[in-house]
Amino acid sequence: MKISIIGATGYSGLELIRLLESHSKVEIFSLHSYSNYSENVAYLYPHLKGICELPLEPIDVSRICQHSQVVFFAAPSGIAKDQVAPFLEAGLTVIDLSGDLRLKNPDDYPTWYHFPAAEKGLLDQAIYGLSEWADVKKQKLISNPGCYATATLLALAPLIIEDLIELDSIVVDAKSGLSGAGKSMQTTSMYTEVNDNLTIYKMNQHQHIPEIIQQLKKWQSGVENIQFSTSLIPITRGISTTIYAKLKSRLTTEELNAFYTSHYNDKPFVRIQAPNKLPTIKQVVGSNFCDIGMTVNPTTNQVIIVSTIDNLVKGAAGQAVQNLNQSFGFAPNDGLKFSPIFP
Ligand SMILES: NC(=O)C1=CN([C@@H]2O[C@H](COP(=O)(O)OP(=O)(O)OC[C@H]3O[C@@H](n4cnc5c(N)ncnc54)[C@H](OP(=O)(O)O)[C@@H]3O)[C@@H](O)[C@H]2O)C=CC1
Ligand SMILES: CC(=O)N[C@@H](CCC(=O)OP(=O)(O)O)C(=O)O
Repeated sequence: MKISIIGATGYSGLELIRLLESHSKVEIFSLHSYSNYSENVAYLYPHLKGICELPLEPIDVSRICQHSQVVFFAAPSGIAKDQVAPFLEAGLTVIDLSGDLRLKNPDDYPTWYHFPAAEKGLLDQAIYGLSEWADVKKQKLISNPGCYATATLLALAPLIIEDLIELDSIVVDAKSGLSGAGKSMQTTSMYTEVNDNLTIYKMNQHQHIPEIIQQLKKWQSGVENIQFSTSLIPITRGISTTIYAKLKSRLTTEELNAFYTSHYNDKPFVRIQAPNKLPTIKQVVGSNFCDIGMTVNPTTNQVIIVSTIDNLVKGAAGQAVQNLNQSFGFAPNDGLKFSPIFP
């Protein structure tokens, strides 16, 4: 099956190339940049030499539609919403990695993304592809979740579905490496600003907050809000979320762990750690795993859940490939057999 990638020169687009080059059912037909058409991708990114040396092309909708069955959008938020329609009309499957199609309520876009929403019909059609909890089989328009949202939702799902916590007590403290901000130049991403530092940003204003609440409400309609903070830490890849919540009734760490194991034992990309063993970022980097660990503090009756992912894999390109596999009925791990890189 032939596919095209729009935004192929960004961090998530490059990760799509890496994963899809090892996919048994996929051939990359074309790679699209916004500003650089003169080189092949391996000239610009020499790590791809001998692996993928396709030219970078401007977006030519009719050529893509003629040859490809699937188009991945890995462009900044605000682009896909105005560009996906002709691909859908031509019968292609679209998998969008941006935030453009994640929220169902159009009014949320000016507030959280600072641009107008996509056309309502597109928002209605888009399936939110949190792979472990979504059914994207044969779906034509898949909206890939945000990286922080993925780590947070996978960690919260059993607590919410089993109704184990006070719904107004959820506090999420998430930290991300720098590749989460993409490749574009910003003062806040400079070595001098990030090295030896931890910077809390977008407090109470992060664009993944409404996306997380929207999904939590599907599991328990009583969820109104969460306390959510994001920090930048001086690593290249990875997200770690620490989640605190008040248990409704007494539960041991072992009992809680059993809930998590039962929810995820048929979901191979989520690895539940042994009770009281909290995952590190390094144990998932380079892979599509989301590792989840937990502990209960009996003195406060608080539960503490920690989840870690590679933001570019499970948080972006890897989950997009998981959704492709689900949508087309391919083996769930095709293109995703990479072990974490350790140490
Ligand atoms: N980085 C991450 O960890 C995650 C990112 N995402 C989402 O994935 C998407 C890509 O992110 P990321 O890889 O970090 O971004 P980058 O900034 O690294 O790359 C952006 C890519 O989009 C292209 N591009 C820029 N402007 C346009 C435009 N107007 N039209 C078409 N293409 C354009 C760029 O092309 P060129 O520079 O060649 O002109 C480049 O290939 C974003 O929507 C982001 O929110 C989602 C989850 C995690
Ligand atoms: C470290 C860092 O800056 N991370 C980005 C995550 C970008 C992303 O994946 O968000 P969307 O897909 O919703 O645009 C941020 O916090 O905005």
